[in-house]
Amino acid sequence: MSKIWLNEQLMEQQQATVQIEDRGFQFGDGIYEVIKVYNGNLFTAEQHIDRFYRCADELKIVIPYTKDKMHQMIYELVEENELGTGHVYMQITRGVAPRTHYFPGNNPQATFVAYTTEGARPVNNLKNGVKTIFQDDIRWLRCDIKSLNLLGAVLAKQTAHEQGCYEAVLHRDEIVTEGSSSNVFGIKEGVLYTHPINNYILNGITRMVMLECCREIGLPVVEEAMTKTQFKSMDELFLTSTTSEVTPIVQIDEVVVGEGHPGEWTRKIQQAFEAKLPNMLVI
Ligand SMILES: Cc1ncc(COP(=O)(O)O)c(CN[C@@H]2CONC2=O)c1O
Repeated sequence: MSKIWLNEQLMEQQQATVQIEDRGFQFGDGIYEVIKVYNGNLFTAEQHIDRFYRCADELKIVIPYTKDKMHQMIYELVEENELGTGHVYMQITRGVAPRTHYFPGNNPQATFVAYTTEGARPVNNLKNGVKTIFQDDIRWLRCDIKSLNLLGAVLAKQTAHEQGCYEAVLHRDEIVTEGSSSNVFGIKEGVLYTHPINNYILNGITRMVMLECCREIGLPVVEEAMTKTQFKSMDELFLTSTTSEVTPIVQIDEVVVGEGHPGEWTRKIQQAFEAKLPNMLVI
């Protein structure tokens, strides 16, 4: 059985208990990260841990470990569970206190949980692309914080799932922001477009790595939001996330993208991205 971290205790998952007045459980008062592991190697762990601490600061949640200790705990978990390829899920909440909306006065110890999940790379999606639908972006206005408050994303993703689609592409008043759990990108006449970094989207780690790939392959980037109409008229579309890597989008609502299969630039980005993965066999 694989182990999990509950605070500073490494234990069997079935031994772990969460208090009913944990503020993560009652308010979603916490943050999370998902870190990919390839062949036992953490990928971009530093960047994920940096974002974890930044988001905790934004919410005034005190993480009781240094970044180095956090990295060591995540590394130890991967080793203990002999994780090959998959991911680490980690979260921290404001801790346990009698239920009040305002922060508990006694500064309870934050509740930290981390566990691993085995999972192969999404090779079929990477190769063939995925279908997506538009959905209103009904989330709060601090989407730059990777909060446990995910209902807006959950409802959008559920609608996509019910329609046999992989992702919901969110928009506010016709301006495309991001996917329910991904960043989205369009390529038109050899230029890549994507929503700029601000409070309306999460600054994805995969987005950062992918933009480095664009620089390497000479693809110009314009960080400018697309309208829904522009998004539908792109030559190529794709999304990025820790678990999705660089996944082509071949359909948005009823519109088939390009010729209905992943585009040339997307393939070049995938190849450049894959070259960065720790000792991976190229698929
Ligand atoms: C709203 C949102 N935007 C963008 C991203 C992409 O960010 P990363 O490139 O840093 O992953 C995510 C990732 N969500 C994680 C990734 O996998 N599963 C999740 O819930 C996300 O939830």
